Amino acid sequence: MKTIEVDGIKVRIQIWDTAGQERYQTITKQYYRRAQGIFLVYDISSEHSYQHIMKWVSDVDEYAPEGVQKILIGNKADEEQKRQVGREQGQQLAKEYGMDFYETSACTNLNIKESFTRLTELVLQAHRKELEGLRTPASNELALAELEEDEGKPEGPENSSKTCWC
Ligand SMILES: Nc1nc2c(ncn2[C@@H]2O[C@H](COP(=O)(O)OP(=O)(O)OP(=O)(O)O)[C@@H](O)[C@H]2O)c(=O)[nH]1
Repeated sequence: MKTIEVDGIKVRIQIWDTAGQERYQTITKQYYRRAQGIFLVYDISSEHSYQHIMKWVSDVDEYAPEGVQKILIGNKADEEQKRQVGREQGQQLAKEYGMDFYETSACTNLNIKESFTRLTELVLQAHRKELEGLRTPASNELALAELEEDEGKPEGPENSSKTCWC
């Protein structure tokens, strides 16, 4: 659990670091089901890990809920001398999948806060849209307040006329 502030709102996020190895795949897939945001992480010093991203994306598409937010991460950006994956390759792949992209380093803290903040922002945005879609014009809250006020009151012209909120 971690609390971060996005647009002045304090958001408590639960973070799961799933195992990368093939033998843990069955367990890993269980985590996808309730995820709202996912980082797909490769290691910039490993071309193999970059190639593996396509497999992760197809797993996420298959097992994660629709509308899950994804960000591509090229980690170990501090390992410049061992770099096997160019920054442009990361950007290109992210573009293909319609994801944001960051190169990060857990060692130097590069873009760690930024990428978590961005993913949280995307999740919040996605859920705001959902909530707005459920809300009727002129606000459900007003309608509910009026129903409560009316409880116990006799039916009369002043009460029965309150059906229009425009
Ligand atoms: N130089 C450098 N090393 C890193 C960075 N992030 C992780 N490491 C090192 O990479 C190794 C693997 O890190 P983990 O956090 O275990 O990686 P993981 O992807 O969770 O591993 P699995 O769950 O086993 O797939 C460790 O030795 C870390 O110290 C980074 O940003 N830079």
